[in-house]
Amino acid sequence: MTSPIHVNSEIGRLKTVMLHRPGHEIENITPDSMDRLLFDDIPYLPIAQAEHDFFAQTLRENGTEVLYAEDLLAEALTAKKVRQEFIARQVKEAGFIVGATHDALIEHLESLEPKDLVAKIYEGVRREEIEYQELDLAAVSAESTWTFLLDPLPNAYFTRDPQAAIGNGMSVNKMTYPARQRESMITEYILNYNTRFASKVPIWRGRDHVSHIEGGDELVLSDHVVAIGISQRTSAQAIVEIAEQLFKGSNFDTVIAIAIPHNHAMMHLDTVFTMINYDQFTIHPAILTDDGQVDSWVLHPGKNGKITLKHYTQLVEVLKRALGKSEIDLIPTGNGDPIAAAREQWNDGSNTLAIAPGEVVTYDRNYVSNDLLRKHGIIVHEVRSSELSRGRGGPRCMSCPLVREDLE
Ligand SMILES: NC(=O)NCCC[C@H](N)C(=O)O
Repeated sequence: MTSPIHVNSEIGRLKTVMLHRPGHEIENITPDSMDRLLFDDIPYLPIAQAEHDFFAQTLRENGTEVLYAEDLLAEALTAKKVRQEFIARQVKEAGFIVGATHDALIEHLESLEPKDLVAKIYEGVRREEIEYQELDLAAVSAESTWTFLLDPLPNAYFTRDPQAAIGNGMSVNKMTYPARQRESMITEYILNYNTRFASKVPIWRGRDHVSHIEGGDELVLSDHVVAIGISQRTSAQAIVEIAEQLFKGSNFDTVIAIAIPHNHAMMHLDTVFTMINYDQFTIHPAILTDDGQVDSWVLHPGKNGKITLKHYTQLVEVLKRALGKSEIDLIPTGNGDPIAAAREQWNDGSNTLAIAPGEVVTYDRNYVSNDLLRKHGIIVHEVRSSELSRGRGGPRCMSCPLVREDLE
């Protein structure tokens, strides 16, 4: 069976991508909840949607088929039995296992048609929306002042993170923070029940794990090399687990684990480092020491299913060897100026989405980094970014490539 997933690089011409158009979940962020929901501000929804539509249109105009996760999920949930199972699991992962609130939530969600159900899963369910048949102590004594029983999923427009296409398979991710964990269940149902994907996609690692990993840390550098960030969101243990599966079941024979600072501004590898051409990368200078060093470990398959491991500190040398290049051009965010670099990295100036070798989509606000990319010969398509950037993710974070053309 041919897989509908085909991603053997970060830069091959982008043929199919999965997005999520931000919806009312964005309006369900409040000052009290934004920290927990991983936002630094509350985007203005109509503008965020217009910016997102512009992003999608930019991709279409450059030959990319745009699929929306919400449509794929609604289609996957056509059968009542699948819908019921999905609802039960969403409610359970939101913390309701038995009792009056559990029953009332299930009843409410089961009354919705697939499209409305999907919108509700993203936007969350408020306490006052559900009707109790009978009350129990947990329901009447609920101390919580928090309005939502089922939290909104405002980070869902960052479709990069809940999963990652690698080769012809997927990493379906156990995400780090509760605010995002239910997102990868959406991926699981799309892959299991949407006819475009069902039974056709190998899963390198599913979400039923203790250790966590997110797609922003997973970069497919070539048809046999993956780079993965050891970050706030991805643990070394998860990297070893996925490396074992890739080495066993695919052509990938090299995993480069790169250690980055564990903080909100640099939460994933792709917020500080992206591949944009055969031998060109963006990089936030703050992840390197003054002499260009960063801790990285190269993993290869060893004997008897074991993994071999070697430590390096010169990233350029590691990349040259893994990609068979004599030179690597690392293009610094904000042209290396400490103020411009910090400002533009905060607004995802390093987070470029390659749509072909040497051709990227970036946020318009990062003009210092964009000018520098052009000086290095890169074609840059700028997209609007005043509201989308408030969620701390850029064009790479907002896109999950499903098919890329192979490189020559
Ligand atoms: N790959 C990425 O860096 N994605 C950005 C995710 C931003 C979101 N607010 C989060 O904290 O998960």
